[in-house]
Parts: sequence; structure tokens; C-alpha cells
Amino acid sequence: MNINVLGASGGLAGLSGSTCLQISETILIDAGTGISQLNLAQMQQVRHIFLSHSHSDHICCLPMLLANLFNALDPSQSVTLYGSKDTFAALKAHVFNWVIWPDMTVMPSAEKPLVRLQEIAAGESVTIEGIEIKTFATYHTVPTLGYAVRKAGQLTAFVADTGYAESVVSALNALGPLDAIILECSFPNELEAIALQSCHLTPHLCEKLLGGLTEQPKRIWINHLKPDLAERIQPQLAPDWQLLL
Ligand SMILES: Nc1ncnc2c1ncn2[C@@H]1O[C@@H]2COP(=O)(O)O[C@H]2[C@H]1O
Repeated sequence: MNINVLGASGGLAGLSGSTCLQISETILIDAGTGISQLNLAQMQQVRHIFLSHSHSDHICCLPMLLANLFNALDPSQSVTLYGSKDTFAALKAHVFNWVIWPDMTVMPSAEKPLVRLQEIAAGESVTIEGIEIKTFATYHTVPTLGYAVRKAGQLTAFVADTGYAESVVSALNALGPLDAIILECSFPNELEAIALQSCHLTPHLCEKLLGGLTEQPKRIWINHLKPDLAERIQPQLAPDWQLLL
């Protein structure tokens, strides 16, 4: 895969950290604990961070990553966060509120801040360094964006956190044929009730979602297993699905 998976766990004690995908030296999707696989110099290369949603396992390392950039960047440089209006509202209210962390969108000055927020809505796309990143809405307990990454001629859909919904199937079909899909599977089949409540997938629900696709992705990568349930989920995954660890 031409995406470097730094973290793919749905929690803290997985084999890898929580969600963080490195799309290029300067571009990340999400900022979970997986980011700690990067060394300081690699972190200081980051200029673009696409956020799927506001949940802690996807944003918990964002404040400390930004702190590593604060003294490294000169005033003409900044880091752009891309995400939905809802994700930014949650970050402003609950993270960058001067209690949990300083508001780096106004530091060192409001005119030339370290962090710039670029709202992005489902269906919109951004192209950076020739890499096209297109958003789509998933179905989760908070508004969540998936990201379809077109890099070096390959289209990979990172579905982010989602439950089963026809709207997600339609959004994926609208992207066109996928070279790869990165699909979450947080709970085992026997915990479908919790999966439905918390808007996540089980192996059965992954099958249902994949079954709705007009064309099967060439590669199916499964991620976001809850660490305490991983051993129960793994035997339930189809043999041709690959596990991202
Ligand atoms: N009823 C519920 N609604 C939302 N989250 C729940 C619920 N029950 C358990 N959870 C857990 O809380 C977690 C919050 O982050 P996640 O969405 O990754 O996964 C969620 C579930 O593991």
C-alpha cells in the first residue's frame, strides 16, 4: 500500500497505536497514538492533517504533535487542519480551550497562527502535492468524514469510524472502482447490539457493506479492532481480508 499506516488500532493496547495514516511526508490522516512511530524530525515535516472526527482515539496526539512544530516553523509557515465544521467546533470547545491545551489557531498571533483550520464538507476534495483527497460522510455517533486518497494512480478509501448505512454504501460507490478500502471492524459478531448502538461494524456488517459495492475493491484492509476484542474478531474475518496492525 502506498499509504504508511502508523496506527490502525481501535484503542490503546493494540499491536499498533490508534488511528494515524501517513499519506506523504507532509500529510497525515488523523492523529491517534500511532503518530508516536514518527521521530521528531519526521513530525516536524507535517503540514497537513485531515481529521475524520473528534473522538479521542483519532485526535489525542494532535496537541503534542503541534507543540513539536511550534518552535520548528518560521512565522511564514503553518500547519493546516482539514475537517468538518463539527469536528472543529468540538476541538475548539474541548481541546484548544486554554484548559486542556492552548488555542494554537491564534498562536503565536491570530494573524499568523501555527494552525489554520480548513473546513471541508462531504463530497469536497483537496489536492496537495499531486495527491487528491476526497471526503465522504460515514455513519457514526458524531459527524465523521472518510477520505478517499488518489495517489500514484491508486485509489484507496479510508472509511474511518462507521456503522452500516445505505448512505455509506452509496458514498463509496460514488467514488468509482477502488484499488483498496480500509474498513473498520470494531466488534465481533456476537456484540452486534453494541456495534449498532455505537455505530461501528462487525465482520457480518462489513460483509453487508462490502456486498453493497458495485465493484469489489482489489484489496480489503480491516482496521480499528478494539484491542480487548481483537482475538474474538480475527477468526470471524473473511480469508481474503487483510488485517492492518
Ligand atoms: N452506546 C454507546 N455509544 C457510543 N459508544 C459506546 C457505546 N457503548 C460503548 N461505547 C464505546 O465507546 C467508544 C467511543 O469511541 P469509539 O466510537 O471508537 O467506540 C466506542 C465504543 O467502544
